[in-house]
Amino acid sequence: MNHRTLKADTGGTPIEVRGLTKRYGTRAVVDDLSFTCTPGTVTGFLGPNGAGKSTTLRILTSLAAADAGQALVGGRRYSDLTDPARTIGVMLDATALGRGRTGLETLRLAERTLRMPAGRAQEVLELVGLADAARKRVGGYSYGMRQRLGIGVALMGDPKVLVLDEPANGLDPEGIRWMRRLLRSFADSGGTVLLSSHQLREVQATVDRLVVIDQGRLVREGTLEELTTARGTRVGAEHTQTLLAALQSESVPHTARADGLVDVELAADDMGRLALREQIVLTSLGPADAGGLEEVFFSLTGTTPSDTTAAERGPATIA
Ligand SMILES: Nc1ncnc2c1ncn2[C@@H]1O[C@H](COP(=O)(O)OP(=O)(O)OP(=O)(O)O)[C@@H](O)[C@H]1O
Repeated sequence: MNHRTLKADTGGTPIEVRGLTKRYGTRAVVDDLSFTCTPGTVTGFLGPNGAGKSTTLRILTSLAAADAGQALVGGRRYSDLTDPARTIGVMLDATALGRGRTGLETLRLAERTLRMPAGRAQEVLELVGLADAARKRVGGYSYGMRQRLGIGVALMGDPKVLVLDEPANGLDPEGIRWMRRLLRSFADSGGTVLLSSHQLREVQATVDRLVVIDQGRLVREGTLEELTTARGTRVGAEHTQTLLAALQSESVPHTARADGLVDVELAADDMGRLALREQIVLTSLGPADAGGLEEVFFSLTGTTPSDTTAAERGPATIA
């Protein structure tokens, strides 16, 4: 089964963010941001701390107002949806769950508020793997258990779209595997998932697509494959200096590597033609590897996917 193939007739409920801008004072924390999340896919919304992810998700769920642009779910603003919780399940802050209630009580409350059939709370409790902790107070839950419960509340209305802010936060590796299976099956049945993270490692096994932002602006959007496939060619030449001089004089962007090879921003056939024209003997020619997602993340935002800020790390050195 190719779970990334959409059934053409399902329609589904996309998320569309168009020209979204949000200012606090004079500073734009979301700056003309546009991206789309397609039904049947899990999109990772990635960026360093303070990049504007939570603000975007708050606008998408009408908790904050945009200064310009739109964030739409199924073509409508959240506040215009007739039955929002049955359309879009949201988890913005799992720590906000009442600590005095048990897990089951929390879900029963959501069940009643959304007028879901009796039994839905128990069903969701099992779905999120908290059946054994049903009667334990949320205050006694681990952070990871609260994340599961928060995802449970988001799933209560059997929505078409899931929006989760940092859902992998606090989950152990088994928790992350569980979340991946859950979101995968949600997307496979035509659902749309947008989940934010500042930890690339947490989401790289879970998502199909990435929307990478930094300082409120879109840096890159695409499938994992597109973002991790190197753009360019890695070449070796009998006389590296001759190759470098030719690239220089043709103004072709390139990086000389420590191992003597050169990464060139040209497709392989164009690189071959250039070498032929300049009578350069190539000793190797192949795709430049992307160096893993982490390197891609770093090269895109100039920030390592940790809690360190861009200013502390300095600018990107990988173009
Ligand atoms: N109500 C507010 N008033 C002023 N500034 C705000 C407000 N809310 C957020 N900001 C600022 O907007 C910027 C973006 O914040 P946001 O929380 O959207 O980023 P984020 O990508 O979600 O980061 P994190 O991963 O740390 O949550 C930050 O610099 C933040 O300090």
